[in-house]
Amino acid sequence: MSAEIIYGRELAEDIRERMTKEVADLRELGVVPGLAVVIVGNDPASLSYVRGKDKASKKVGLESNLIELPEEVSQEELLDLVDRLNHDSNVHGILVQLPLPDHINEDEVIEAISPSKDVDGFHPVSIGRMMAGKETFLPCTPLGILTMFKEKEISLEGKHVVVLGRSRIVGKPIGQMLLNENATVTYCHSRTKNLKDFTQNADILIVAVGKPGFISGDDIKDGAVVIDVGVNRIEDGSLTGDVDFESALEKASYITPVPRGVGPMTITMLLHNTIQAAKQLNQIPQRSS
Ligand SMILES: NC(=O)C1=CN([C@@H]2O[C@H](COP(=O)(O)OP(=O)(O)OC[C@H]3O[C@@H](n4cnc5c(N)ncnc54)[C@H](OP(=O)(O)O)[C@@H]3O)[C@@H](O)[C@H]2O)C=CC1
Ligand SMILES: Nc1nc(=O)c2c([nH]1)NC[C@@H]1CN(c3ccc(C(=O)N[C@@H](CCC(=O)O)C(=O)O)cc3)C=[N+]21
Repeated sequence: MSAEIIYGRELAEDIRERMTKEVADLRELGVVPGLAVVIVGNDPASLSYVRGKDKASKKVGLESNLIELPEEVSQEELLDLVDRLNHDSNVHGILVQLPLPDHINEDEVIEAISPSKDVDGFHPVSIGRMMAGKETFLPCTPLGILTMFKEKEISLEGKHVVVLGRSRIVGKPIGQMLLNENATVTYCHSRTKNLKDFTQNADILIVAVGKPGFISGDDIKDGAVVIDVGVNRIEDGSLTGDVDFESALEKASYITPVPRGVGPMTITMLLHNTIQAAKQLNQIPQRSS
């Protein structure tokens, strides 16, 4: 068997095309959805991601403001900036790129963001609402994965989902969101023993570890759905996921590639959340689609 490849990038392009029209309609009403992306320091990978977000935002007609701060910025300065963005009526979404330098208290910065502008869905209020299954901003990578499942009509109810990784950005929220969809969820992490026993029993395997080739065909069950979240730059300068694509392709029923898989969906969901935030802050009714 050879898996069907889920090209997130193609789905992302379709969704962004619809968004472009929606943003044009909002602009007619005098509402220009605005996103502020804050990056501290000059890590090349992080800079490349935030530039990708900035470019994609502008392409669908959002007003995107990329704020680059030096590595040495103080906690106070960063909190002051967040406060200014919270009060700026042209800004509807605020994203502070993670990780932040060691001298910055990441939790304090995230908690300073107004929940009404929390387009990353990392604020404790957003997380609490997500856990309760209430409407809220959902974290972009998990929301992108969920959107791929819906598009491919991959059913989640009663499925055994195994999540590798428990980060704030990916692992923890995707597990909770799939639990909300009635999946049976197992979390694995660096202290998990006998990892293969879990991965080989997964109907759906979500890999967000950050290690190239961490999972191969031997680790998965025949017909499993494999979602590769990892984005790793290797020596030759190319990008690769956490899954050995060729061997997994032979056993899986569906698989996402890297690049052009989950990554472009993440960015698209950020744009989606920003448009929703702009509508909510301007009391414009939500569309059903
Ligand atoms: N495509 C996209 O849109 C996105 C891609 N990414 C990519 O996803 C990958 C993961 O990033 P992120 O979610 O931020 O995770 P982190 O890098 O913050 O954490 C990695 C997770 O993997 C776990 N882990 C590490 N080693 C092992 C092991 N040997 N066995 C089992 N689990 C292990 C860690 O466990 P422990 O908690 O015990 O340390 C941790 O929970 C990266 O490659 C990143 O670039 C990230 C965000 C979005
Ligand atoms: N507050 C915060 N929110 C985030 O959402 C966040 C973050 N911090 N820190 C870092 C991670 C990483 N992340 C990616 C998003 C898109 C791609 C992406 O689009 N990747 C393309 C390739 C891009 C390229 O070619 O460089 C792809 O996979 O096809 C990758 C990684 C978001 N993150």
